[in-house]
Amino acid sequence: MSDTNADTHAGTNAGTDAGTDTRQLLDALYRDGLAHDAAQEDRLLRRRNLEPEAATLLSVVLQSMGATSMAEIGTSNGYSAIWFASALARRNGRLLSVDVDASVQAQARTNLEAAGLAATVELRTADGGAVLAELPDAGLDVLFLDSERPEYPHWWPHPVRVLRPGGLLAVDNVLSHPEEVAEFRALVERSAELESTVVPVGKGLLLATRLGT
Ligand SMILES: C[S@@+](CC[C@H](N)C(=O)[O-])C[C@H]1O[C@@H](n2cnc3c(N)ncnc32)[C@H](O)[C@@H]1O
Repeated sequence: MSDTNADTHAGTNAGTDAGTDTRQLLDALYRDGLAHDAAQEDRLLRRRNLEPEAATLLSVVLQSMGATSMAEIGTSNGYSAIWFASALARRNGRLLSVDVDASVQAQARTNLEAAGLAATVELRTADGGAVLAELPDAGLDVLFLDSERPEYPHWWPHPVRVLRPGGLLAVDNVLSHPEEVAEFRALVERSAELESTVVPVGKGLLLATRLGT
């Protein structure tokens, strides 16, 4: 990991022992994930964890907006869930993290327990689109999409419907896999309910806020 990342981590850490422990766990998980993925030929069996720079940005935004209610689609081994839960826990918030794969969610549970954040996260083994379709209107501060990208357009309009006005939709990999997210990006950009931008951090984060009050 670069010096820049180490500095960024220290800068968001507020100097608590618990925060330092969490950051050390995250750094170790990230390094382990890179090594695991480099040795795994099957893309679907890789962890494909969010880049620390993108996770840091989202952690700052979550805390800045006072988020307490968040869902992520695509848990993997819980790396991004630990980042988000750590930010949400500061306001007694909750994360719903959804993955179709029960085995990766078992790893996530172990990692969340190691971080002391298991109580902040509901892990649900299910299809992300099915879960989004059943969530109530306007109940989320933040929705993070990090699963199989070509599925996202089929989930429309739920990624917008579930957000409160002023809520945030974040989508990873929009610069690393532009063709796979093109249809979803077009939906976002055409929506009169959203204002969006793409941030060149990590693999490219699409950020969109739901307009209205
Ligand atoms: C890129 S990884 C998630 C990485 C994780 N957010 C992190 O940063 O640690 C993608 C995950 O999406 C899951 N997935 C694929 N299709 C899905 C679907 N339809 N609903 C929920 N999860 C899905 C995969 O099992 C995989 O664990």
